[in-house]
Amino acid sequence: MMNSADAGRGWALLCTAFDAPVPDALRIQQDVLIVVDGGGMIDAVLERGDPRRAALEAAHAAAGTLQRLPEGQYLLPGMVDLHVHAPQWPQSGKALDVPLETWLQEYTFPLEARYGDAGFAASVYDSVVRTLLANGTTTAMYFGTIHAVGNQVLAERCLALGQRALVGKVAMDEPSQCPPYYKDASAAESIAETARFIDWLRQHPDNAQQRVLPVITPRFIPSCTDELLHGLGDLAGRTGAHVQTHCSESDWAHAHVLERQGRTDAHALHDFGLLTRRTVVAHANFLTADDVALMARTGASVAHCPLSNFYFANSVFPARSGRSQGLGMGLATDISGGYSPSMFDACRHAMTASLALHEGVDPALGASQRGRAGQGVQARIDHVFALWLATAAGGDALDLPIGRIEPGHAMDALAIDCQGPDSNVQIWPGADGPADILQKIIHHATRANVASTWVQGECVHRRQAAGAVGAVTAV
Ligand SMILES: Nc1nc2[nH]cnc2c(=O)[nH]1
Repeated sequence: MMNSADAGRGWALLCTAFDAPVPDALRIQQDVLIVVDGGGMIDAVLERGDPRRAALEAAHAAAGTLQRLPEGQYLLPGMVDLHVHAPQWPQSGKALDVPLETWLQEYTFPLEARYGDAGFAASVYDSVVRTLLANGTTTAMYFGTIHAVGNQVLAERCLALGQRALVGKVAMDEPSQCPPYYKDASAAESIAETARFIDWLRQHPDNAQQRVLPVITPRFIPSCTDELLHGLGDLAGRTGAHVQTHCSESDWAHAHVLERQGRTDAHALHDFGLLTRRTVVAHANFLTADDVALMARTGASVAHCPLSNFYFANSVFPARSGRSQGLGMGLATDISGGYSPSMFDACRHAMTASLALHEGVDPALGASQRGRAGQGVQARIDHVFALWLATAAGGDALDLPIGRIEPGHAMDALAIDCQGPDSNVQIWPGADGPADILQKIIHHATRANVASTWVQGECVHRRQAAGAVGAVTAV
């Protein structure tokens, strides 16, 4: 338990903090002292009237470990991006004009095949990790590629730059779906390489805190043989490692699995031993009611990818109804099926997608047929639900103590500066109260507003001062 003697270790922060510990409930902790212990965990969040506060504040001030967010800055929990394809970063923002199956074969597999080259991997992975940190993403769940060397580079970049991450060696061996130049040699080899990667990362000398965790990563059922899926399920049981995959994403992917397996993705994954409390399945738009109940029972979660769902998923993930049925979930960018590295953009896309699902979109249909509202079903989510999805829900999905500003959680957080020179967030004194400020942050914040990012109490990103803009010169 904390006492003032702890001021010699750790640090403390004076600030106003926003978080959403549960959906639809905004918590505003105004003018609090956040006490962070030497291990980077939040030890206490003390309000003004708390009798312990004065002594701790004074002790940290005396020790030089007291910080204060400047006027106009607010603390949020760090963003948790539950689904990122790190190797697809070079194609982010292009090649989105074809369906999923064509996009995979024509663009994505040729790009991912290059990550046996450590130099290429280092240049891309350094860029993607830095970009996500600068956008306020403190935890990312990454798909790597099939290559040992590339996956090691990605994990080591996360360790060196301080991002909390989960990194998976992609497993894919089904000859009819994987091109010969980008495919594991065999199911046995793929399972053995996944096991090697888990051991290597868990024992990495720079990973004593286990800030970077290994993930068992069958790409999706269409690209894996049953032998591989069985083997990876066994490995999940033996190692307790996290699992990630794609599930019932599009009409094509959903139908392909139904035809091949004679059961839905979720049931097949469960039968292979791949649906665990530490499983995150991306998309999951076409879950049946039975699938949702199964996932809720196992404690597996969905990575909601609202932007890429518009391109590839033929539908919108019904987050609100999933939540009401006890389905775990979080939010994701799905780079590069989604083009934006910003989880603030993902929040906005999640809200917009929910409006489309709620109201419907086709004006040729009558209001009662157009959307879920016409059937009396609530599908809409707001900015508080979106903040919960992007933070606390992601932490719960990963079974990690992150995503809330409260004791017992890691100090994974970001400072949002509403007064920066390039800010789209505009606060009007006298007109905007704290809840309005948070609403404006969720609707407007960009990378320009992310002043500082902390992971496990350590500052891992500080915004650069705005550089001089090159002047236009006469020629
Ligand atoms: N969005 C998306 N869906 C997939 N299904 C299988 N692989 C992928 C991928 O890389 N991105």
